[in-house]
Amino acid sequence: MKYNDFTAVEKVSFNVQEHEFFTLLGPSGCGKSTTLRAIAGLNPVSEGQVILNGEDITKAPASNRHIGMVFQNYALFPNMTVFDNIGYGLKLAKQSKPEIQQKVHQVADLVHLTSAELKKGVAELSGGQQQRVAIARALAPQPPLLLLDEPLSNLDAKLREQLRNELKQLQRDAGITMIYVTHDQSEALMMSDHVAVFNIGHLEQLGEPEAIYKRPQTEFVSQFVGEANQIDAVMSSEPANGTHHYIRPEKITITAEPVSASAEQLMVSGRIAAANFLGFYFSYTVTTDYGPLTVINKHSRSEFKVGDQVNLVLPTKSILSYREGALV
Ligand SMILES: Nc1ncnc2c1ncn2[C@@H]1O[C@H](COP(=O)(O)OP(=O)(O)OP(=O)(O)O)[C@@H](O)[C@H]1O
Repeated sequence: MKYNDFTAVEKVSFNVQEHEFFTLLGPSGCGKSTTLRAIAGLNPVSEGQVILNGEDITKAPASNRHIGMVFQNYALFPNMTVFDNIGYGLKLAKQSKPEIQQKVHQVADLVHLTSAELKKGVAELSGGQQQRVAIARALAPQPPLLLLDEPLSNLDAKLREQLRNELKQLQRDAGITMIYVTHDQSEALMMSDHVAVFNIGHLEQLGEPEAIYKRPQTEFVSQFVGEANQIDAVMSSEPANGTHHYIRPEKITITAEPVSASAEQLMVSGRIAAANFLGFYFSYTVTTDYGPLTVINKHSRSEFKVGDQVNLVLPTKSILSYREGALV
């Protein structure tokens, strides 16, 4: 997919199953929105096809695709009531008044909007309520597919979490097929059946959230999804030969006791440089001879304070190694 001469997305291919929650995840500018807009028919596809339920819709105008879309900025009609916003597509499709009444109330229920809220102007609603209206409006015509482009990113953290759960619940209960765009890896891992990780216009890895996190197939994915300590220096005193090694912070054990490492372990000693309380776990930054390492410890009380001498145990089976970017 191109913008003039610039190729924004190249050789990307994926299948989305009916009733699944499918996420396009990647950093800003990697081509997620371009791909989503191509599915919706809002961007042309220079090469390749878009197939919906076995039908090639690559050349079909957006209005004929019957695909629902929810944007980051909601794109609601500010001068209309909530009811009229939600019923807009139904009215355009010339559905009868009783039919519109029934469908608007049905989707309003799904997204937890009350009858009182349906009578309000959209400007009178909070950000979270407006986003519910945008989702209800997209759902009202019962599209076979709903596309969502960073729909929660304008909301505060608490509301975002609440709406994440509601959206996931809605998708499961109503069996809606959703393609969701986000740059937030925890959102992607939590909500999705499958995740497609994008990087600069191409697909790095496609898989179930657990596989993406536990077995990142590329160096990019290992760093973009979750945290990873680069431990090249721990692994070898030789100059790097293009192979890079990583370990997740939660795989490292931290102790003040002396440790004798087994053949399946590496031992590194260091000093606590920072101890951050993160709600239900602690994240420590440990200064070592090989550079700083981040360690996560799931204790609710800090066992260590800044300056403490500690020993770190790294199980070798948890080390992820990449040569020229690919898992070895
Ligand atoms: N209308 C446009 N004209 C020209 N280039 C564009 C246009 N829209 C996007 N691009 C370029 O295409 C590439 C992919 O953009 P896209 O919006 O798809 O990325 P994204 O992954 O959705 O990013 P973000 O999370 O920031 O929205 C970027 O390099 C961007 O600069």
